[in-house]
Amino acid sequence: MATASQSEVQFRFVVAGGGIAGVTCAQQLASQFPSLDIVLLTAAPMVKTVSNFRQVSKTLEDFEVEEQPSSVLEEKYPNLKVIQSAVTVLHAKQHTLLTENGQVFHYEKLCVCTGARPKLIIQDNPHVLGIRDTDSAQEFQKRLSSAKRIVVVGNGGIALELVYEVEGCEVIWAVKDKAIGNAFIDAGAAQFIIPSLEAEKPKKALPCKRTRYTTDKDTAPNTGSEGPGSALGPDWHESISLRGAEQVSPHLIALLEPIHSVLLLLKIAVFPFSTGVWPIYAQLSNGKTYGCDFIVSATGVVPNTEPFLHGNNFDLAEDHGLKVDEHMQTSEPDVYAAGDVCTAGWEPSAFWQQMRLWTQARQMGWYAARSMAADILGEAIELDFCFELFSHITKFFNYKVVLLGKFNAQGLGQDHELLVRCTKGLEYVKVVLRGGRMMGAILIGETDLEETFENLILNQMDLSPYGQELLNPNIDIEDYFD
Ligand SMILES: Cc1cc2nc3c(=O)[nH]c(=O)nc-3n(C[C@H](O)[C@H](O)[C@H](O)COP(=O)(O)OP(=O)(O)OC[C@H]3O[C@@H](n4cnc5c(N)ncnc54)[C@H](O)[C@@H]3O)c2cc1C
Ligand SMILES: NC(=O)C1=CN([C@@H]2O[C@H](COP(=O)(O)OP(=O)(O)OC[C@H]3O[C@@H](n4cnc5c(N)ncnc54)[C@H](OP(=O)(O)O)[C@@H]3O)[C@@H](O)[C@H]2O)C=CC1
Repeated sequence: MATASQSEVQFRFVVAGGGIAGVTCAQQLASQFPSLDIVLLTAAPMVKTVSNFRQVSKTLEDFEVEEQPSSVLEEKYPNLKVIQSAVTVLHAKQHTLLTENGQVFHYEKLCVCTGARPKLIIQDNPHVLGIRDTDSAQEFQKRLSSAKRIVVVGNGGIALELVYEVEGCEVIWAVKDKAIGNAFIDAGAAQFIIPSLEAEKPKKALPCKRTRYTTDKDTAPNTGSEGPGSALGPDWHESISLRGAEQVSPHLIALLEPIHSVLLLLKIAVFPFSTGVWPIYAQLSNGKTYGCDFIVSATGVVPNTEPFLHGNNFDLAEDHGLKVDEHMQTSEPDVYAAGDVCTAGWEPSAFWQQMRLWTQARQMGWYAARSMAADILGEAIELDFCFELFSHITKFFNYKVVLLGKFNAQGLGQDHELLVRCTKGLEYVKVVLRGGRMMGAILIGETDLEETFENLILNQMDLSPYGQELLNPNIDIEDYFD
């Protein structure tokens, strides 16, 4: 590091954002260049670290995530300096960044990993909440504890988790699609998991290979002003109580809750000022108006790009993400981006699509660091293998869910056929085929099929001779294709 002036410091590598993408990128750079100082600028006092990483199969990953004070990272990587101060301005041409505390950083290579924030249906309304980081989850928990009815809008990951996890409170679930969970599963899978909403929840979670999330907020240094934190992730709700105000005796709770209603939503109009007994009312396209304590807007995310745009020339994607090429490079020289803030702008493999997920944030952060290093060292680098096949392991309604490739026949139009095997309450297996070759799959329950199906998608074997037998439960498909 060389000091250029009293308040301007110079680094070869600067990473902005202390979530999974930024931390992974900074760690990789710090390991690869032990003699260089790497700086990680972040808005929040806590950073996200990956631990116990395990490559389950060629593309499926398993790891734990911890939210920790930045000092933990600095102890592990002596050449990594974490500075808690949000980036406020970027001058890409001059290769300089300005942070909230007035410091100017000159970089040779920058990686922007500033994540995303909830895309709320209504901005700046105290009764419309988004859930993103530890603080917003705690605010949600606090408000829920005295709530009798909430409206959840959206049909993706957060909504799927909330309608299942919330207890002691009536939940009106407003979706604009014909089936629940459209961002992750199909209508058949939705039918399969819906009975779990009414069923009594198991006391103990089903065993499931997936990412664990822990937070250690109590150990965070108290720095006063806290910027936006990193996104929550798997199991974020397990460490907090998601119980509403109806704290009655257990058998009464069973009778009262959860009265989950799924409504088709084409339009939502919210009356910002209460005229009745509820603080807010949501008018849905079924013509009915529902009063509630608050609305959770679980309606996707918007990339956090603002501090970087003014005065620069970034190509932005339709979803407002920083467009990156196959080296995670943006349209501004020497500026890379990874994780939720970016949008993949390269021609993707036939079995991969971007979804703003924890696993992709880690993969992109790691690969961006590799690309930055390759550029400095004058080496060639090819798109990493992890971008060959989309794979995601998660849990919905307490079922293990594995999504592979074009699991919802994304982009295949009519040119595909589906094979489905379903055993009520046990498993749901759907395979997407095109021209007899596997393009994607949804596996719900303990199917143990993920590795075999991953191979069948990657090797594009002609499966037409097997027809329906492919999903015959009496055939040990794993042995068959190994
Ligand atoms: C409730 C919830 C549940 C989820 N569950 C899952 C799941 O089960 N599985 C899964 O794969 N994914 C899940 N996700 C998605 C996953 O958490 C995100 O895709 C992932 O964490 C994105 O990582 P990131 O590093 O790109 O961004 P973030 O984690 O958002 O980190 C961004 C970082 O940038 C910092 N920052 C912001 N602005 C600035 C600035 N101007 N200057 C400096 N720093 C800045 C922030 O402080 C933060 O540290 C979930 C998300 C939510 C909200
Ligand atoms: N287990 C997991 O893997 C989890 C992952 N996540 C991730 O966290 C992030 C945030 O989650 P979430 O907010 O649920 O986002 P998602 O992108 O998962 O889902 C957003 C949902 O909201 C719908 N929607 C968007 N705009 C509106 C609107 N105006 N009115 C009604 N519905 C609307 C979308 O429908 P349409 O697509 O038709 O626009 C979609 O169904 C995502 O990146 C998600 O992938 C979150 C929780 C769990």
